[in-house]
Amino acid sequence: MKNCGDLVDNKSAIVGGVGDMYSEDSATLDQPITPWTISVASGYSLMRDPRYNKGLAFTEKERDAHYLRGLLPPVVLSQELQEKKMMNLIRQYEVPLHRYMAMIGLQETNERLFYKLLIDNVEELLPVVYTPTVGEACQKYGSIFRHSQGLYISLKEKGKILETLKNWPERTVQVIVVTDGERILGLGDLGCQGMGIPVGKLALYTALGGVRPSLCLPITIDVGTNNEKLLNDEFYIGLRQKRATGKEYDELLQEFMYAVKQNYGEKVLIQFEDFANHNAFELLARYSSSHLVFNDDIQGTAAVVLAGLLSALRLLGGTLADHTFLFLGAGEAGTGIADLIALEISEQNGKPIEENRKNIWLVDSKGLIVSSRKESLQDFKKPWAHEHEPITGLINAVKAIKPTILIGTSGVGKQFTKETPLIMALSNPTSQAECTAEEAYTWSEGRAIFASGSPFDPFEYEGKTFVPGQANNAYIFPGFGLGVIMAGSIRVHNGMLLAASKALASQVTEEHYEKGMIYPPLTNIRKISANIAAKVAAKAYELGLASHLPQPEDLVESAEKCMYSPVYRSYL
Ligand SMILES: NC(=O)C1=CN([C@@H]2O[C@H](COP(=O)(O)OP(=O)(O)OC[C@H]3O[C@@H](n4cnc5c(N)ncnc54)[C@H](OP(=O)(O)O)[C@@H]3O)[C@@H](O)[C@H]2O)C=CC1
Ligand SMILES: CC(=O)C(=O)O
Ligand SMILES: [Mg+2]
Repeated sequence: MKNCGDLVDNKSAIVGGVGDMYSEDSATLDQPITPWTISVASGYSLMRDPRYNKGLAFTEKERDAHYLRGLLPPVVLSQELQEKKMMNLIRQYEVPLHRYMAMIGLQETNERLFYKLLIDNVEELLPVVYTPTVGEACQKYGSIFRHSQGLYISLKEKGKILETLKNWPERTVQVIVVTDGERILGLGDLGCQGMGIPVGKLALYTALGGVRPSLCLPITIDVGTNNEKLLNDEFYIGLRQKRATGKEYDELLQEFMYAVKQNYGEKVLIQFEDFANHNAFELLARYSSSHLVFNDDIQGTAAVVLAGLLSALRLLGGTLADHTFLFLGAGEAGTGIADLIALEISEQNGKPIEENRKNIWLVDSKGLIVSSRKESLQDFKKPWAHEHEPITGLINAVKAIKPTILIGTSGVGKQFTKETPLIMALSNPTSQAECTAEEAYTWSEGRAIFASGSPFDPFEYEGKTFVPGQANNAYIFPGFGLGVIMAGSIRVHNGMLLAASKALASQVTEEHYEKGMIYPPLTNIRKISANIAAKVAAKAYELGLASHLPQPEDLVESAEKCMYSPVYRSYL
């Protein structure tokens, strides 16, 4: 294959491709020439450039060669010592938001050190840069705002979106994560302050999936907010107006989608994130035949939950078709997961998907979704309107449906009060989880398998320690995206989602099962992502969607070679 590798140690020479003047980066698959069109900073500006800054790790020779002498104190530290020092510092902050701010501060000053910390301490730092803390950060984004990250496209940019995209310093972009801030985790409409989500998701693309930071672009579309608290907040960073809807919204989104394609080409992956469901399903449907689009909340979540189910079945026995599913919440996550489960059952038993939907039930804020409600239901709920008398309330639905698998996707905390063999409380952040790990294990007297969207600590019940799984799309989208990029896939297909699910499930071992885990530990996430990427890419080749030909022989090896390494490069 063409070289898409990053160098893993700072002594290596460039492996093919086109290198930059610091021998730092070689060209990636989609990057046949170096994107550097501007001169490279030296001296003071080099130290102020987060992508190249090494702080006290600049060597004596580098200090001489790049006019840094005197600009740094005499000591030269290794990257490992810098990492140790930063981790010590971060651990001293007791308030999670302070840890978040320290991490963002590091990302803004020394990008490689930021990623080294995140990769080496993934279990500890994921809850800081991602859920749950990123939720609080978005709520307070205006107050803690220091340096701008990502690109803001507001109604003010209407008619000028292409020009706005050109202001972004990178000419080559492979992944865009975009939100309009209307459904940020389970915290609702946070308007422009939703930017924390694309920034956090893309940090995971790099740390967990190895997509290099320069190829990642976080975008927030600001069409206003209906959040009165934010509209009245003097530190709010967005447009101070109610949300634009209908034609005005659609036109802005259309201009955005076409400008992205024009500026970055056909193969930029556009990941929709935390849009409200009244826009999310439509955007995905509208652009999936013209753009490479992926909705993480609908599709990524579906793949991670299906993986958890496939892996749990090895513990519970039986097949998916033997189970009765009940979802609390029938939005993007709920119906997205339900759809993928039904699709997988159809692949397994060959029956039509409509038939296999019958064992899958969903409850929304008005009660069980049943056929008598069909007329008034949003389109994405209609396939789930089964014959049944109307039922309100989760408890009544549980009594009537008797689920063996209960999945919370309501965005509302503290909802589950019933024992079930497999419980997934997916809503984020932690405050919105439908139940806690302690509740799940205590109610079921240690029998339930439990997984949640945001992390819970291991819980000891009657002498046995249970490790809750983190059913979060973070397991899927970084590897999935890497697979799409590696193959140069031009579209996302459900078959690729199923492949990602199975790749994740296959990495759960007996040792994990003994601890009640249905997901592999996040400590191995880069290996997991490489395996997911390989299966996703293989599926893209099989489906004829891949454009990077010929297909590499060993896709896992290719994925690993593609991955960004945060180790400092030598600038000599
Ligand atoms: N773990 C993970 O990886 C992921 C977790 N999530 C989390 O899942 C949650 C939901 O996200 P998403 O599906 O996109 O949101 P949506 O807004 O699309 O869906 C929420 C659903 O919950 C229903 N609901 C709200 N309140 C209640 C209630 N009191 N009782 C019953 N149902 C209720 C809504 O009902 P109605 O339709 O009647 O309004 C709606 O069907 C969020 O907290 C999000 O953070 C999302 C994606 C990934
Ligand atoms: C995890 C995620 O994507 C969400 O909660 O929206
Ligand atoms: Mg999301």
